[in-house]
Amino acid sequence: MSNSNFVVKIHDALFKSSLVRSFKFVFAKKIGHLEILHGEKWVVWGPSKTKMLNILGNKYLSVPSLSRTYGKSLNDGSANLTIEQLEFKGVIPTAHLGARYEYFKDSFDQNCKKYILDNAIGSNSVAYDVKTSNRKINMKLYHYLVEKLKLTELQSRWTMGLSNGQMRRARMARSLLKEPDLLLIDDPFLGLDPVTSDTISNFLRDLDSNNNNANRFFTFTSTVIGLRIQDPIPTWCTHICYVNQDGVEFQGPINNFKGKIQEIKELHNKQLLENDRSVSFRNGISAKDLIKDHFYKSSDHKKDNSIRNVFELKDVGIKYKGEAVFTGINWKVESGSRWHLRGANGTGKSTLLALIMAEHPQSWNSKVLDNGIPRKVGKSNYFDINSRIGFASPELHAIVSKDYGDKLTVTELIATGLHYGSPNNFTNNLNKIITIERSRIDAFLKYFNLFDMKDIQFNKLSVTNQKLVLFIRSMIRLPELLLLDEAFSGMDAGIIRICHLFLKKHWPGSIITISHLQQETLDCENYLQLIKRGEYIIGKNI
Ligand SMILES: Nc1ncnc2c1ncn2[C@@H]1O[C@H](COP(=O)(O)OP(=O)(O)OP(=O)(O)O)[C@@H](O)[C@H]1O
Repeated sequence: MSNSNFVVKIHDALFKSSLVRSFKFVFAKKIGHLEILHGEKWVVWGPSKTKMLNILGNKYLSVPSLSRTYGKSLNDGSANLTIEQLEFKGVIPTAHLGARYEYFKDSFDQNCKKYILDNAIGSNSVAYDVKTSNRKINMKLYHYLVEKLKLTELQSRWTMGLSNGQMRRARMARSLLKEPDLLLIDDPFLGLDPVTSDTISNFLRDLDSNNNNANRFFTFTSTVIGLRIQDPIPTWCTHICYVNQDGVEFQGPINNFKGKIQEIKELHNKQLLENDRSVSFRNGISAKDLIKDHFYKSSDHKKDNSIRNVFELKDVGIKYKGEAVFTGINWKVESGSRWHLRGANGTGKSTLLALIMAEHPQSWNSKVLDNGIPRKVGKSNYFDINSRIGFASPELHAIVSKDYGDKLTVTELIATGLHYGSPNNFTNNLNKIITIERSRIDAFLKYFNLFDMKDIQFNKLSVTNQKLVLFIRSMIRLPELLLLDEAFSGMDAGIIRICHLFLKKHWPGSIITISHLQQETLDCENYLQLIKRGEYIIGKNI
């Protein structure tokens, strides 16, 4: 049965990224029949959700060619249906990690309003528009989006300076301003604090309500979100499409599948618990062997019984143009301690990590002590500070995907983590590393089930595996301090569990982790919660 009110229709279709014969189909199994109608709200759920969103978003070729068709736009009834597809794999890629915090902006930077309007042509490095495109912009809609997505106060901010959560909201506004007929968002709640997550969920729920209103000033129709098995499915989703490695397993009105959804969740939780048993020994590799050369395991360190602070902050603050992000922070991180750095989007968590890594211009300050030694220009240097630190974050992920992910294989990328003192250095050094380091890389790859993919280019991996590679890269020097900024967001639950158990049971070093979702948060004894400006709490998790 078919409906003329459809946005996209798929019938007996296979998909490919190229028509070249040797290219495999995206899913081995044909998609029988799937139809998304205007106004419906779908969740694409399961391990292959991203591939399915790409199919809906016209990123793959359909075989036969007419097995996927798009309907008419509700905007003007024309055949030019507009699709906007958003994925939050990373933030805006910058030239290097510290670029966000620099006073002299990257040449591509622009303010948040200009970014959302997205109609300037030419250079973004000047404050005025060289030329604007003739795309008609619905300013009433602009104001609606800015208010609903809580961007009002951020309009004049430089885009590059926006926090992850702020940037995600800005990207959503930019897409919606184009009044798409089909909005596809992969992991819409990734990296959002609980309050912002609710705001976005309610916003997506209400996207259509405006259409029933006599004063309607925009037309959006269908929304499709991609979620992992562990994510709660919003109650406003009207339809579900469950996709596993082979393809679509079931799809249709969500109420028809309540039992199946529950069954899949229960099986998934059972499989997670099975991982717990294998954490000490996986694929022939013992977890203890992976970290045996860590400094904290050495006799030198064991002899020195005095507990050292990996770093300490004494009354530290960061300000932009006189406006404080945070002030008066006093914080000691002892060797081997684990910290969850908490706080709503924009409270300064990433900025605090940038300060520890000396990426922030305001971090050259004797109120910051590394291993008890006050940091001073001329006395401390960036490379020595970072030689003790391992780091993974969405910014780093964005830089790698854009500039190195097509050039470096998994092994090569992990090896770049062995460069002395710079998380930013991605020069291929595989030929220069010593045998013991090479064996360590192989052992990590085996332990984390990536050995078969060791020679594949980074960008060819799934998001989960890309994150896993960056996580291994952060540990490969066996650093004293691991900074894991949303390092597990977007990963499948099974892999997160293995990483967490490894850290919890075996990693000897200090850890500071940032994450908003409970299932992505490593169990830590301590937390530092940023509230706003001068307010923060340090406490113990019971
Ligand atoms: N160059 C800058 N100028 C002005 N404000 C800035 C600049 N860089 C960052 N900010 C602001 O500093 C605040 C802290 O940003 P930060 O990225 O540290 O937040 P966060 O707590 O990590 O947020 P999220 O949870 O969204 O990742 C934000 O409000 C951000 O907009």
